Amino acid sequence: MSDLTAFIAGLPKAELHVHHVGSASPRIVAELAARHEGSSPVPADPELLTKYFEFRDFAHFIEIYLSVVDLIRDAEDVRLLTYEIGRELSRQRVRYAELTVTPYSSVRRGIPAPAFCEAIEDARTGARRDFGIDLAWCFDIPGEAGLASAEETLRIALDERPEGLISFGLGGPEIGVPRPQFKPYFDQARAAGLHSVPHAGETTGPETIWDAIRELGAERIGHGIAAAQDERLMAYLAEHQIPLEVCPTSNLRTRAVTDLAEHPIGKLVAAGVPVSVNSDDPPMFGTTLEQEYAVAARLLGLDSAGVADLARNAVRHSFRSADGKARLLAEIDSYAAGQG
Ligand SMILES: O=c1[nH]cnc2c1ncn2[C@@H]1O[C@H](CO)[C@@H](O)[C@H]1O
Repeated sequence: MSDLTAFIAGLPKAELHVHHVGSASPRIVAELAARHEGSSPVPADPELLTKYFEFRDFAHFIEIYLSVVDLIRDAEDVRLLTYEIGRELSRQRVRYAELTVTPYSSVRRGIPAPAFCEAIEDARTGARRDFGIDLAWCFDIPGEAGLASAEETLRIALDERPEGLISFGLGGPEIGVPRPQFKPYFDQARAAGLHSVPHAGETTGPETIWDAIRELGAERIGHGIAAAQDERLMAYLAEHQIPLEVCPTSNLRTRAVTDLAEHPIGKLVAAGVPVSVNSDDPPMFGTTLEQEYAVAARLLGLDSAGVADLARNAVRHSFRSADGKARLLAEIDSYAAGQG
């Protein structure tokens, strides 16, 4: 292990962009597949699963993603998945994670919304107790499912209002799914006190990010790497301190970028755009948050002090309470000082 790898492994971290089902590790998938044996195309064997997670393009990724979603069939699956994600994140010294959860997919599959929310809340409590990690929820609209899914996601968010819910998002494909149509749902979610965190500029250009800001009131942008194509937008993000949740390996694996060396994170940082580094769907992309920090360190030429700053960015950009932020920042400071 290099010094920097060891430093990253021990560094207390916050994760701001990680999808719920997309975090199902081979171990969790095998457990879920075993619970519903013989009725899913998702292989339980880790080697076959690695092959299954090779994506031709973004559309293929979404197709595979939804086949894993289909493994989540009852409230106990939801609880197990969520609790185990807490365990695996805490092993990487993640202290706080905002998990993007798509209740619409599970409710449509027959899990009642109250049971779904109870299951994630039960896992949140258990993960805090057993692993010392704080989880929070971003409920996202699966864009490909259209306005009906927006309506339903909003209804679940407002009617159930689980304690860990802090933000409202929009995921899935961007091509053919214009952001402005979701404005009324974001307006209502924001009026109810939820933060606005749509995906934008992952698979389409800067205009989608402008739409997310102007129409959806985005306070942070999921991915947002297309901002690098627009100087005015980068200046705007810097001036208004609208952070991007950057997930480098995800962009490579869905073929949003052809080569990590061409990833725009360096250009964004140089323009003063606030960024954090995140893992998106780590097992599906063959990565971990620790590896994403290592990739970012390489692309940005960071030493351990620079990596600690990246971890501080994630805390500062998070929607955690001021108290919780201060505690985690202090933990990072004391870790960095002890290693220095
Ligand atoms: O990188 C990503 N971009 C967009 N959506 C994603 C990504 N990873 C997982 N999802 C998930 O895809 C589902 C279908 O819309 C949603 O559940 C969304 O959260």
